[in-house]
Amino acid sequence: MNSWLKQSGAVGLDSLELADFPDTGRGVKTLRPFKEGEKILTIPAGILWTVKHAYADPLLGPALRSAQPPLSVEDTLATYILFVKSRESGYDGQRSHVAALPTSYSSSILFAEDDLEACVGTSLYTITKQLEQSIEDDHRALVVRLFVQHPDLFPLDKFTVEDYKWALCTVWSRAMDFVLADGNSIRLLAPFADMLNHTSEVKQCHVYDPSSGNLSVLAGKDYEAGDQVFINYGPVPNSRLLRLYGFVIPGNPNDSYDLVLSTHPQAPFFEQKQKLWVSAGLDSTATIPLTLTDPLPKKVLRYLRIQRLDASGLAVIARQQTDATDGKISDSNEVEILRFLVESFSYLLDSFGTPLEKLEQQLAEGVYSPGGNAWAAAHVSLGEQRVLRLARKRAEELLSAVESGSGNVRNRCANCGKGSAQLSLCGRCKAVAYCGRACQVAHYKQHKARCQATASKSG
Ligand SMILES: C[S@@+](CC[C@H](N)C(=O)[O-])C[C@H]1O[C@@H](n2cnc3c(N)ncnc32)[C@H](O)[C@@H]1O
Repeated sequence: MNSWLKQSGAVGLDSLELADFPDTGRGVKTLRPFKEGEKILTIPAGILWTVKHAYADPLLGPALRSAQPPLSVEDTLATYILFVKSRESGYDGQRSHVAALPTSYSSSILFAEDDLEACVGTSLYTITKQLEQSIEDDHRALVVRLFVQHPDLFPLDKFTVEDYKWALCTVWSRAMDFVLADGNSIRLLAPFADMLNHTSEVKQCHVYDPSSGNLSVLAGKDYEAGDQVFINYGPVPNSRLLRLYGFVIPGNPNDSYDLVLSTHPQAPFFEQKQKLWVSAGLDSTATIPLTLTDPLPKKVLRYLRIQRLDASGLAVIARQQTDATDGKISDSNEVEILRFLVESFSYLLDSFGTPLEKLEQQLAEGVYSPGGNAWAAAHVSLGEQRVLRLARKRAEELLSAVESGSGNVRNRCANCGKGSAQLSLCGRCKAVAYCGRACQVAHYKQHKARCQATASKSG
């Protein structure tokens, strides 16, 4: 591969070599010192794997153009790589790159069910299951739309669903994405630069020059000869790292939980609410990342404040400015959304296969073999549970602040909101009251998790 790279105009290879490192596996070692900011490597435009190059290929291009609708960027790159891999002659340089790629990956989509079990309840588990299905479907569609149409270019025994998964994992774990000044983006694979491992100790130091089309890597810090050179893949949570790159960072500060909020279009006042969501930078279905540093983002509260508005609330909002939902709309609306959040977070936490403390204990006791698939999946579960615990704590704090500021909630029915002299407290947690048995029964499903948590806290 190196002689092809040099002949094609790559710069910097004489100071670098591939080497194995204990924590990251194969990576790039520098043979001389570099100062932070110095250019280490340039891979010229002509040998990058891009959609444009796939379409410019004299054999592959016409076939790609015949596929309607056109392939996605990901499928184009995956097909391009498999196409080159399948060639028995020609494409020597590119084939030398493909030959240097890993033969197998450890993305969660390739996990055995037993390994994936360690992250039941996480977004990774759900997305991995969905992906397993959609990859099969996408592959079937590619066979029909493209592969069987050009059997001379795409021999089916080299374009199996297993080959397709391998090619997707190659793209996910090695492609670089850049947003250009015109707002468009480019996804590319750069031979040799794709051997650089990730660390959060450097800032982003891989650069795409739109005028030359070259990809360069700068030193993200000072290096001594013999050091591993790193780039930064971005502030990626473990769930994404494991799905796309097949590794995790224990105690990853970027861990997050993607909270999905949605409302049925037939819900009351949907159209009016839709307008309010849009003016708040949201939509009727919103996926909002909860993070360790911001476990309960304002957007979550804004979404729910709007979702729970009744006719009178909507009338009030209509008279106010557009950012009216940025703060509390009314005590009852705020209490309702915060209770919903506390209960929802408890419900989500209950759906994790192994609770946080037990998982921490299992990891400390070495139940999962370190570095293995189940171990990595367990770390994803830890991260998401930590975020959800923080989010629930924040919602509980906000709830008690509103409740203490708005009078005793035990003076109002937790289900219908009516104040009445004849309320009876929930016999178990004694934290909420009901105007009658019907309201208590109706509210039970929503109240159950909080009831258990409150009752166990008060002993
Ligand atoms: C762009 S490639 C880097 C080269 C790769 N190590 C190889 O041998 O081909 C990305 C892959 O490297 C590995 N990797 C990168 N950074 C890592 C890290 N900090 N810890 C563990 N593995 C890492 C993961 O397998 C990831 O999917």
